[in-house]
Amino acid sequence: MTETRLRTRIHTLAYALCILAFSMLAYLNLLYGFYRFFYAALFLVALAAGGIGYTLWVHRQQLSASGHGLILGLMAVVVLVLNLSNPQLASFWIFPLILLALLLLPLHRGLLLAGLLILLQGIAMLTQAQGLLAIASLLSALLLGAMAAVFAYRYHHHARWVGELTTTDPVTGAFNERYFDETLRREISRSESTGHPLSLLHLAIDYYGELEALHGETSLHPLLEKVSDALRDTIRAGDSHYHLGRGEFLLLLPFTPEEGVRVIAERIRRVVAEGTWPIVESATACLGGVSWHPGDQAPEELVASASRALEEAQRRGHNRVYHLDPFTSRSQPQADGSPAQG
Ligand SMILES: Nc1nc2c(ncn2[C@@H]2O[C@H](COP(=O)(O)OP(=O)(O)OP(=O)(O)O)[C@@H](O)[C@H]2O)c(=O)[nH]1
Repeated sequence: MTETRLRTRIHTLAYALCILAFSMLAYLNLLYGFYRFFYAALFLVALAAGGIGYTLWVHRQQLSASGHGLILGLMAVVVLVLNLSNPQLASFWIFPLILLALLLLPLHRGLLLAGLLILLQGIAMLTQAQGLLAIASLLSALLLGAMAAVFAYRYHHHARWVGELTTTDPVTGAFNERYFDETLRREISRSESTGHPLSLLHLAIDYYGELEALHGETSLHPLLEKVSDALRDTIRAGDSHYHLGRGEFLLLLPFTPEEGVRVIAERIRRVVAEGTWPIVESATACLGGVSWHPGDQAPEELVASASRALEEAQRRGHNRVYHLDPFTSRSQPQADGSPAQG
């Protein structure tokens, strides 16, 4: 089940439980003739029912949907007003709201609202000189709030961790190949609409196969991690890097023309060549670069072209940068079949 679906279900269930709780309160208050409380409970049932409708309506953006905050705010006002008039009857009406706040809202906003509710209810009860009742009810609310907060905290972090796992390579902390495909498509359509060029670099650590044979695959993880850190520190905000395995990385550089990709590729080559690295002490890398401009055809060939540029750089030796214009070289092949000079 996707995260969005799970959240939609949890939100719907939370509102449904609220409807059940406030319907029972409405029934009891009707039975004992507390008509103001009966109507207030009915109003809360209607708000919770509206919450279910809203949940289903915004099913794709549950966490960013601001309507839940509004619905909860209205409910909180009703419950606090009831507490001001008769704290004995209304003190526990706050409990479903605390649960709703922590289940429906983003963690920090849920905690804030739940804390605010408990505080305001405490003040309302103390102004009614309900000292003992206030303490008992606040302690119960705090206990419930703490339990719900622990659940919400764990859920929030688990969801973030799972989200990171689907986009990030655990060895290097760089993004993974699957996420690259997604980002490339997004960046290409952004380039098409803004008219800005987009460049791609394919980097391979020189002699990585030999290093792997010598040290073993897992022993080289610290090297990959440090190279990934160095790439992250070298590229600018908005650029991103992806680990492909076998000591290879892709770097996606939006808003970067051909002259620019040459500059950054050369800078990265120097960073690797001049750095001190775990396991191997010194290392070098080859980089192949390509640029894509809006109006160029076949953007999906960008990745294959970057790999061809890398192969050309490697063919010329190690510690090299080579830039390929995929569209020029395809339409005007050189006499010997080799691509244009980078
Ligand atoms: N995408 C990307 N391009 C870079 C980066 N560094 C340099 N470039 C490209 O290379 C060009 C020249 O960069 P620099 O030599 O650093 O000169 P600069 O005037 O300081 O570059 P900016 O102020 O970053 O535009 C830039 O305009 C970019 O196109 C980088 O980290 N990422």
